[in-house]
Amino acid sequence: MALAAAGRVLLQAGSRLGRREVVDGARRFANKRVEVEADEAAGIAVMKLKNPPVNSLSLEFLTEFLISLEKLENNKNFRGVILTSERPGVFSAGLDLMEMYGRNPAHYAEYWRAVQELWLRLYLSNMILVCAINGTSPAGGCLMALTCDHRIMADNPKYTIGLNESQLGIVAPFWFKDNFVNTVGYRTAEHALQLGLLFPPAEALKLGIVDEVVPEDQVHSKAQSVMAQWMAIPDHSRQLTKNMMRKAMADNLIKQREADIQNFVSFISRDSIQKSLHTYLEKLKQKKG
Ligand SMILES: CCCCCCCCCC/C=C/CC(=O)SCCNC(=O)CCNC(=O)[C@H](O)C(C)(C)COP(=O)(O)OP(=O)(O)OC[C@H]1O[C@@H](n2cnc3c(N)ncnc32)[C@H](O)[C@@H]1OP(=O)(O)O
Repeated sequence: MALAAAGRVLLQAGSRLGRREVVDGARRFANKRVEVEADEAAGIAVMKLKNPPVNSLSLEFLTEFLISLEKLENNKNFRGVILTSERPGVFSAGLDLMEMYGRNPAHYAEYWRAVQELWLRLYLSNMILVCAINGTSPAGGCLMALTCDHRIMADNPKYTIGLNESQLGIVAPFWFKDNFVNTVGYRTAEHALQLGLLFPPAEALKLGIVDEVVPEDQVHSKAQSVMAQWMAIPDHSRQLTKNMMRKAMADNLIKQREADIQNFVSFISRDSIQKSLHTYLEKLKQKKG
């Protein structure tokens, strides 16, 4: 119920944005920040993140992404989604720092609800989610990948993935942490989260953050072949199994969703946290100069 209500709010927000859908022969639809190549006959869609320059998860991006995902969820012909970046090199730079810096509490609350919604929708999706990680994927970008059923990363040592929040002076919330612990195990998570480590593909593979590392030009073909394997499993048994594995963790967030929003708002509003974000943003700018 809570999920459905939040979804409606996002859909309303989406229509307020007034984006015109572009339909190309019923096989492709796009809003400004997400491109969907939908092969209805095959039951597979490729969702490309397209929020330049670095696919940060801004409120507008989250809204558009959730609307696109809901369209696919509502069409029973779609059984699988491949998530990838339209801009190879960066899968996603994670949460948009500008949504968490210098805004007011109401904005922080609205933003955090949308971040929660993204995680819940992806984590509990009945569809098969395969992540084709064709670039760097820190923090919220890594979290998106962690919600998927299978992760394939491009073998480029320049790319990294992980939860680096502590390096920014912020803390990965409990549900980021739980998702990570369930993927890599407690000790690895404890170590990596405290240090805010980002891992190149080979290390990410060793730790189980990703399931496969393949040459960069094969990420998409690999994602398609993995998808074909998963599609061969009957939906009902796969979905019931997925739900059995994931429901408890998602319920844990659902039951304390409002408290989690309040925690986020009071944490992110602190002067000391705003100062840390300011310093980090300055560092990102200086890197350029
Ligand atoms: C106990 C209490 C518990 C309370 C719970 C509270 C919990 C709070 C937790 C909040 C969780 C946050 C999770 C996150 O996702 S935080 C975001 C983490 N992301 C990063 O650290 C990535 C930062 N970016 C980079 O490292 C690089 O940009 C890149 C992704 C490696 C790409 O490098 P590239 O050289 O291609 O590009 P630039 O660095 O030049 O960036 C281009 C412009 O984009 C801006 N940028 C980059 N990342 C972000 C971002 N995440 N949000 C907003 N904007 C971003 C960058 O500043 C450049 O802008 P400019 O052109 O205007 O200078």
